[in-house]
Amino acid sequence: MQLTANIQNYHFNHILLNAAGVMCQTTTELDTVLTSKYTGSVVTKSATPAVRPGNPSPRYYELNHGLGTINSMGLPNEGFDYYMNYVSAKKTDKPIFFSIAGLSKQENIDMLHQLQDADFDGLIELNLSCPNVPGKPQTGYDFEATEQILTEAFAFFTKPLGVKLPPYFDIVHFDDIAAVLNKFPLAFVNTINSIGNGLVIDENTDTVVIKPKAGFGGIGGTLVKATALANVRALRNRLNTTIKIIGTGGVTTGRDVYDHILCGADLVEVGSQLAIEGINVFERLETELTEILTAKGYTSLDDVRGQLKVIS
Ligand SMILES: O=C(O)c1[nH]c(=O)[nH]c(=O)c1I
Repeated sequence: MQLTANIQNYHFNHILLNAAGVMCQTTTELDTVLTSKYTGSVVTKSATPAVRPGNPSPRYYELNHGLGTINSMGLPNEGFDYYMNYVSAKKTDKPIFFSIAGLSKQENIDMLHQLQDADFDGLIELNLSCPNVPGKPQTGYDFEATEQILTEAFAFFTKPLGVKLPPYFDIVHFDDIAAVLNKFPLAFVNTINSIGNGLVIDENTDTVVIKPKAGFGGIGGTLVKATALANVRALRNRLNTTIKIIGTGGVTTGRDVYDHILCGADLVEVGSQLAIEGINVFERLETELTEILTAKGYTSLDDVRGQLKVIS
């Protein structure tokens, strides 16, 4: 079974990897994902220039019955240099994604300059969608700000750059963000990030389940699958074919991976279910995906990618 994908001249022998933020904050976690037989890559926790402790706990919660997760981590990370050291020293034949999430346009531009000048040979994911830094908007919902930062970035940045987007919920917004992104030589678009600012209640105490922002946090897992598939499909149908798609959101079974591929995803990321189930989730998902492909008589993901049918 051919379960491979390409982004520019980076080849992936498996299409699964972690979603930024999950099992990727420390070198130990990064190595666990990177060395798995069932992943094609790893993405770092989104980095800021300085080390950040993030929001006060409790800041993460798993809903009952595997429905998903809510988090307001608040961008905790070991700092840009830590991840630069990791990717620079790493000996691997798998491509690596370096995620950045500066707290200002200038912080992002500064980190991109450092990445441009470094001997890091991998892909860079500009996170435009963190919903959990108090007072900071999700840049991806500001089309002018998104165009501005990409204009400034592509004035000097020549390495493979992609963006991590928040979910959109209006057809006009799919049109608007795609019109902005199609102006730039992006290597990929990763959609979706968590659905921002959801609210989960503990029924035993009538209390919110996370402390930051009075309980408001990003929603992930099964609950977001329909929105994730819609964003993958809508952007695949609108973006230049040179811009590849990483599908993220709602993946808990091999069928969910298959559905992301049907909608046009080239790679598929696992966040909440990786946090819930652990590293073995990748073997289970690949096994389940292979069973589905075999049952349908396919020998390659290329037979499936983007082939979602509509009712004519
Ligand atoms: O709270 C976080 O650290 C976080 N949480 C998310 O759900 N998405 C993000 O992009 C980030 I940067």
